[in-house]
Amino acid sequence: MNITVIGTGYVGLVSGICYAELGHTVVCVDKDSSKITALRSGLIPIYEPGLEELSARNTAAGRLRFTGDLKEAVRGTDLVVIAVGTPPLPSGEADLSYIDGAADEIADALDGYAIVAVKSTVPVGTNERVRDRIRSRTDMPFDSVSLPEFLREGSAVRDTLKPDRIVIGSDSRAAAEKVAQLHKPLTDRIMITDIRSAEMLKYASNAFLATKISFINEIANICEKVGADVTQVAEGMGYDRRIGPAFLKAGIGYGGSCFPKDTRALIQIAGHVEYDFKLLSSVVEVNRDQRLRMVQKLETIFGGDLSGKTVAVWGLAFKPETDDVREAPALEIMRNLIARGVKVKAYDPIALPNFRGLFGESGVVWCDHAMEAAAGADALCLLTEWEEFARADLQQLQSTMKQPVLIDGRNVFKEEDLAGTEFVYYSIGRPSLNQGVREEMPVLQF
Ligand SMILES: NC(=O)c1ccc[n+]([C@@H]2O[C@H](COP(=O)([O-])OP(=O)(O)OC[C@H]3O[C@@H](n4cnc5c(N)ncnc54)[C@H](O)[C@@H]3O)[C@@H](O)[C@H]2O)c1
Ligand SMILES: O=c1ccn([C@@H]2O[C@H](COP(=O)(O)OP(=O)(O)O[C@H]3O[C@H](CO)[C@@H](O)[C@H](O)[C@H]3O)[C@@H](O)[C@H]2O)c(=O)[nH]1
Repeated sequence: MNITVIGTGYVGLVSGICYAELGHTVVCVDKDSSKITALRSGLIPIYEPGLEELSARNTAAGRLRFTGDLKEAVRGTDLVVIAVGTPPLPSGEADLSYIDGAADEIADALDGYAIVAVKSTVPVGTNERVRDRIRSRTDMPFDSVSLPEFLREGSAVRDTLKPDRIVIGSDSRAAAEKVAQLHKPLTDRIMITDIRSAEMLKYASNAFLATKISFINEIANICEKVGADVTQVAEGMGYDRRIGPAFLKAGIGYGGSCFPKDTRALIQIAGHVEYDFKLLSSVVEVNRDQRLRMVQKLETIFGGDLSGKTVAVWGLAFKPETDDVREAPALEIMRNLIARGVKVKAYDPIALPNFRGLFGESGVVWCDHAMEAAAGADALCLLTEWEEFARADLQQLQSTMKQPVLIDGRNVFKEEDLAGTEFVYYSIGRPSLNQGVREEMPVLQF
């Protein structure tokens, strides 16, 4: 099949390269010329394990190329995949201007029948809007397909080559079948739905996963007050097959380019049909508060006043194995610390340049090594569970810090790791591990 992918962000790049890996001829298009220049010289603009090798192999085999010329890329193609961004507007609604722009350009470029599939996460009704837009500009025949994407950053290649399911929403059985054939080598679990259900299913999946996270974070907050351990609670819950163990890791809340944006967009989608999605509004609120609990923990330790303190931050990416910092919890936590007069020293193994670009200078000391950030600090906040941090020498860490205060926002360390250290240690929902500042467990009233 000849495939044209519009947009070389995470979704466009990973799916384009993976379609080439399946033996198809793929052209990836982006209007950001710096990305195309980088891609043409073999550089992958995102940090995604395994992607560079895959891209190099398929480019060398002549199955994959990159261009800024959408018209040329669409000419003679069988399938056009739209994978442009749908970032949030200030209202929380998805900004569809990139989708509209791509639809118009595709319409003007079509020179024969093609299937137009939308992989971007879009509100219900958007595929119909794309279809109408294209139809209003061209007489060329085409079919519309909603093809929601479920990959996770950091494991995007694996998720794409071994997906849990493929969802295809279309009102053309023939087009749906062609797209199903394309994905057959990846999985047997291919579901064909109507267009609106496919669009809704994507938001519902992200909203449900975000709900699991906010749920376990609230359980963690209660665990801290009643003297229970959330990791044991989550493990025991996860053995129940109806619940499952995934997405029950308590921490500082979810971030990234999808959950924060898509939960807010779904609340707006519901609002447009006069439905108040109360549960999801609470999920969003809990997530916002969860980030700030890091700052509150520091305030508890330092008696309320943080001004003049030096706090080291380990981990800036919204999760490990990515350099993506969109909606990373570290952004809000660091802004709060700085507003309280804290001097912040920050380190991340991969995401620091991106984070620095987004955060601005703001008096942060950016560090090249984890121990350099910790040197002389009154406290250390661990915000991303990079493997490097789990392997850190806590004795060395203690000796390099001014005060051994460790707030573990991702529950990376275990009791045995802390043995023999003098850390004032707080994590999330594990009060029995708290060291240094002993809090009396409340007498429980019945
Ligand atoms: N990032 C993820 O992990 C992920 C996973 C599943 C779904 N999604 C969804 O997929 C969509 C894309 O997300 P992303 O993170 O890959 O996006 P991104 O913002 O990282 O990249 C989008 C790219 O599209 C390009 N673009 C925009 N308009 C264009 C046009 N008319 N022609 C050519 N290029 C154009 C931009 O220059 C940019 O490089 C979003 O709707 C997102 O919600 C993202
Ligand atoms: O138990 C958990 C699991 C995740 N997280 C946090 O949740 C966020 C999102 O994590 P993850 O889902 O692994 O990353 P994404 O790459 O954002 O992927 C999500 O968003 C994508 C974009 O829509 C979807 O395609 C994926 O299916 C969906 O998992 C991160 O901040 C994680 O730290 C937790 O706090 N606890």
